[in-house]
Formats: sequence, structure tokens, C-alpha cells
Amino acid sequence: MQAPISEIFCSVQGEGPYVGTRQVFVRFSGCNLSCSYCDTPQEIASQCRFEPEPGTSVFEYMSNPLTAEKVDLLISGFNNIHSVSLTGGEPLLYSDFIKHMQTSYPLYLESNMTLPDAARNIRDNVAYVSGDIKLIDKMAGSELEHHLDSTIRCFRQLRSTSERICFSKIVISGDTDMQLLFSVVDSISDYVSCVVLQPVTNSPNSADVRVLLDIQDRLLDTVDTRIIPQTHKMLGCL
Ligand SMILES: C[S@@+](CC[C@H](N)C(=O)[O-])C[C@H]1O[C@@H](n2cnc3c(N)ncnc32)[C@H](O)[C@@H]1O
Ligand SMILES: Nc1nc2[nH]cc(C(=O)O)c2c(=O)[nH]1
Ligand code: SF4
Ligand SMILES: [Mg+2]
Repeated sequence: MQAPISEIFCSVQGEGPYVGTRQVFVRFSGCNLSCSYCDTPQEIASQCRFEPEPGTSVFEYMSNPLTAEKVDLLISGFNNIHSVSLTGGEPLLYSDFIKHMQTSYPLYLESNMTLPDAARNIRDNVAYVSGDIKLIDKMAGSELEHHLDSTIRCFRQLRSTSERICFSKIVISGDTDMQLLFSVVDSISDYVSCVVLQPVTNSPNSADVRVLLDIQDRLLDTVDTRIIPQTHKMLGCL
């Protein structure tokens, strides 16, 4: 089983409720969405860069695609790991690959939550689910309805259980549609342990802190809601 992977490195989780935990990051290449704020290259990487010594920015390069066995081997070289972050791009595009991974560390999925069949495929393989809610402003009508239905189905498949923790992150910018946000969070609130409002980073269209606090106040009636910016960018690490 093979997949295109753009990078593998060890760092601290910079987002959400597990911020500061030490993880290995496996970044799958390619995505089914193109979010306007995305901070990650969109094209399929011909090579994977691997940073053997954390924080050094010294990389080894290997040709894509990589096998699941090779990725397991690269992960096993790191110590004191809380979990392995599967990110991208969109890791659910590679659900069969994820099922083939044999690492001894728990898997922590970072997903855009738009691919419910793939979510179902790996629901017994992941211990943590960091699921984004994508409020895509260019969508309307039946396309938006289908998108939101897929999101809710993904959360239902990957919801918190005794074996798995699922939480949600929502990137908030100046033009986030708050009514849509409240309605989607209401639909998934039973499936998640908390909701994280993640202010957009490096954008001219950032959200006012008062807006963030208003959204939090409204959501706290339904679900534990936190405001957490991307901290790895403050640290200046990968
Ligand atoms: C690059 S995405 C990859 C995983 C998956 N495709 C997703 O969107 O959840 C990882 C995380 O970075 C967040 N992100 C990307 N660009 C961002 C930005 N400019 N500001 C804040 N968060 C951002 C995404 O919302 C997501 O939570
Ligand atoms: N340190 C660090 N934390 C992260 N949390 C989510 C990330 C991602 O790109 O999925 C990310 C990332 O790229 N780096
Ligand atoms: S879904 Fe994730 S990786 Fe894909 S474009 Fe949006 S933020 Fe970037
Ligand atoms: Mg990132």
C-alpha cells in the first residue's frame, strides 16, 4: 500500500486541546478542497521531506509514493511520542493506506470531515479525531446542503466513544457565517468533546476578538468551546 506524503517530522501539536503534546506528523499530499486560508501547499509532492532530528530543519528526501511499512519505520525512529498526527492535504483520501499502518503509537487524524465513507473505513483505527467544520462561503443551495450533510455524517462515524476522542476545530475569519456555524455545531455537538475556535492566521481578513468571544458565549450553551490560535507558528516550528 502506497501514498504520496509531503513531509514527516516530529514537533509539538500546535492546535486544539492537545496543544503542546509531542507528535510525529505524517502529511499526506493532495486535497479534495481548496480553502482560501490554507497554509499548506496544494500540489502533489514528488518527494517527501523527512526531518530525522526534530527542530533542525535538516531534511532527507525520498521519492513518492511511500509504502506504509516505510512510514512506520520512519515513525519508529522518534522517542516519547504521544500520538501520530495524520494530516495533509486530506488524509481521508488515503484511508486504505491508514488501515495498513502498523505503528505502535495512537493515530490522531486531522481531517476536513467531507468524506464519510473513508471516515467509516478507518473509524476503528484512529484514537483521536480533530475534525474541521468547513464553512465554505462560495457554496450555496444543494451543493452546500450536500457538503454539510457529509460533514455531519463524518462526525457521526468518528464521534467520541470510550475508544476514541473526537473534537472539532473551526477556522474563524472576518467573514465567517455565524448562523451557519451555530446550526452545524448544534448538529454535531453530541459527537464531540469540545469545539475549538481557531482564528485564521496570516490573513488580512482576521476575526475581531469580540466576535470570537461572542461566538464562544453562544456555543457554550451547547458544548465546551475554546478559543485557541495556532501556537506552532508563534514558536516558529514545523
Ligand atoms: C492544513 S489542514 C490539513 C488537515 C485537513 N485537510 C483539514 O483542513 O482539517 C490542518 C489544519 O490547519 C488549519 N489551517 C490551515 N490554514 C490555516 C490558517 N491560515 N489559519 C488557521 N488555521 C489554518 C486547518 O483548518 C486544519 O485545522
Ligand atoms: N506543530 C504543528 N501542529 C499542527 N497541528 C495541526 C497541523 C496541521 O497542519 O495539520 C500542524 C502542523 O503543521 N504543525
Ligand atoms: S481541507 Fe485542509 S488541506 Fe485541504 S485546502 Fe482546506 S485547510 Fe488546506
Ligand atoms: Mg499546519
